[in-house]
Amino acid sequence: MTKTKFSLKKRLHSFRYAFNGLRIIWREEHNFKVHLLAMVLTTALSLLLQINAYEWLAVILAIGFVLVGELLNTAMENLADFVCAETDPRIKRIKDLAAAAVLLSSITALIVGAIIFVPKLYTLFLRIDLL
Ligand SMILES: Nc1ncnc2c1ncn2[C@@H]1O[C@H](COP(=O)(O)OP(=O)(O)OP(=O)(O)O)[C@@H](O)[C@H]1O
Repeated sequence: MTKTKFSLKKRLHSFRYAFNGLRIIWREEHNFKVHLLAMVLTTALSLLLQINAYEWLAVILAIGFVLVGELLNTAMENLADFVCAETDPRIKRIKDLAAAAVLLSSITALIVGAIIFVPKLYTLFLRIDLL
């Protein structure tokens, strides 16, 4: 690997490219918007139920995990479409594997959410005599 001099300008450009990636996924991926909505609702519920610092850590990591999964899946789909515009079973495998990654990250986030929120919601509903 060739060594290049550190350049603050280049580092700042990297940020610009990364924000461009966020702009692309926001504009083009409906799934990303659904996940962002889930993130807003989860944050609102977390504030409402006053979860503790460790629970916040778990919630933030779970949300980040899903959003990063969605971004990598989209990058993979774009790359697959660029490499092969035709229908091909190998592209199907790649896209299905990437989609499985998003599914697993979402299931993980759901389990984290259930562990944190279900007991608190149960207690809350008991207190206001709904159960
Ligand atoms: N070029 C291809 N060759 C074979 N199968 C494909 C190809 N493109 C897509 N598929 C199959 O169709 C499925 C859906 O593909 P698509 O690119 O529409 O992904 P998607 O997950 O529905 O998109 P999005 O994430 O944008 O909602 C893939 O998971 C794959 O099984």
